[in-house]
Amino acid sequence: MSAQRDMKEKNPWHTPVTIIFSVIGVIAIVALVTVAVLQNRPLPQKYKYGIVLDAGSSHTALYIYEWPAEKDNNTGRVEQTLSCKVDGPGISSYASAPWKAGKSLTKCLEQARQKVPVKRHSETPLYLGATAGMRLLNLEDSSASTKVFQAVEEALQKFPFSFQGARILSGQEEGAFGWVTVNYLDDRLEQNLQTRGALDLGGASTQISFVSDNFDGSDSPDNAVAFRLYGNDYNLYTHSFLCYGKDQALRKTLAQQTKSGPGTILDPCFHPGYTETKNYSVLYDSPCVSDRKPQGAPATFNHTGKGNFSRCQEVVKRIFNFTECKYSQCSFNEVFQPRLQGPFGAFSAYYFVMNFLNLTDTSIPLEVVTERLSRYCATPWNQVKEQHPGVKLKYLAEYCFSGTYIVTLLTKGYNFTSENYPNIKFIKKIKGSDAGWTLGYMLNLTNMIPAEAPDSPPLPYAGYVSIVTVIALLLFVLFIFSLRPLWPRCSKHPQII
Ligand SMILES: Nc1nc2c(ncn2[C@@H]2O[C@H](COP(=O)(O)OP(=O)(O)OP(=O)(O)O)[C@@H](O)[C@H]2O)c(=O)[nH]1
Ligand SMILES: [Ca+2]
Repeated sequence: MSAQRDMKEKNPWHTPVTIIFSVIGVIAIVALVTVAVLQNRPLPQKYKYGIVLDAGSSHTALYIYEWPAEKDNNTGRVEQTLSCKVDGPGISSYASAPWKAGKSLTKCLEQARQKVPVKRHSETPLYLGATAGMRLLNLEDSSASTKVFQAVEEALQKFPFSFQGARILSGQEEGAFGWVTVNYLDDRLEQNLQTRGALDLGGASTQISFVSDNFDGSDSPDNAVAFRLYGNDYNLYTHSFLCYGKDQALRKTLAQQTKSGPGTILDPCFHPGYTETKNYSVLYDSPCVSDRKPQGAPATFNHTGKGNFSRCQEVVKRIFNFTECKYSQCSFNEVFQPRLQGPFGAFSAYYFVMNFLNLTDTSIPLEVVTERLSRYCATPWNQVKEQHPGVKLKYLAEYCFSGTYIVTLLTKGYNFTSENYPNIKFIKKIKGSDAGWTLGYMLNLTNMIPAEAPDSPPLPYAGYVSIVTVIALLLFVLFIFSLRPLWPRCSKHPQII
């Protein structure tokens, strides 16, 4: 017993100096690791915001985007946090009462005022971009278009955001920014992955944009948009077909059938049993068809459905010109188009229509798509209405035409075949943000996509913390070993002094 007590008394670990050193050592290491972790811990997120109004031909929508305040430059970080559909038609429909165009926007802007924190209001950029509806109004009556913009600007300036202007986007911009949106949200740009082409079907125009190896812009400079994003160069092919959005295409198809101004048209693109009296002046009230207005036609015509897909496709085909092409290859209307390449994302009306028809799954062969469309178009109008009681009648009446138009545009217009049709994905949103030109437009105007790849820290955060912890532990072990001379000399058989 006394021997054991002796050993205890002589144990140098129990001397005050070593105890103090050890405690200080442990505290220092804990402090080192804590400071390293705290200093580099991601801070509680603060967000910045941007607002874009998409003033389309059929309606206006407001989108709010948010991104972490500290890191503007990272891809995939800007997200849509609110979308608001403006009540009523597109701003171009207010040509005769422009103030109403401004007023129509206020409800969604009020929502934006609530959504964006007050202290961020004045620094939040607000953009309005108008597309094909205003392009057409501008062609038809440029002073009316100016007045609509004045009214809209006045309304937007009343809100506390940083208003950056309202303007008409060119067709190239609309196509190219749709492509940027899709590829940004898919993280394909920063990671330099194969890009996805963008197919946008609006009410008054439609866009196709993609990167193709055999396109450098020299064949057709008007269709070329060059981007340098994250250190990579892209030669984008893009084309916007004015008057080939689904509403204007429907007018063109009806105009094909009313050339002689008949009192009744038997339309294969509408369901059997559908019949409506329509005004010639309303049908031809668009620069897309106004020059074709039949002379001496009655005021109205009887629009009667016949429900026949293949005959509908024949009429739809007639709104395209496939005969002339001065380039190596064309889509239609003498427009150059390089060879289709890569996957495609098809959004807006492509999605609305194909989703309604249960045809968004592109593994369904094209032949089956046409079979199903044939069956759908042949369904009597009364039965269609019964099967879809909640659907707006205007939309419901047009799905047969719209589905036929989409299939015809894709296959006869853009030359998709049974082989590459499955490369198309019908999409509405990507990771919570709507597919469309607005996000790409904002990213471009706020310089949020850098031309060069941003420098990233050599180690990710988790790796950094692990390395600091391992080094600290090593230092601790070394420290303990440095105290070795003070260690008790233990042997298997302690000698009794
Ligand atoms: N079925 C259906 N159609 C819709 C819906 N929303 C819009 N549409 C129609 O789809 C077409 C395209 O809509 P958008 O993409 O909003 O077109 P837009 O932006 O107004 O027109 P552009 O200026 O040509 O781009 C129009 O004919 C709309 O009336 C919807 O929820 N369901
Ligand atoms: Ca649109």
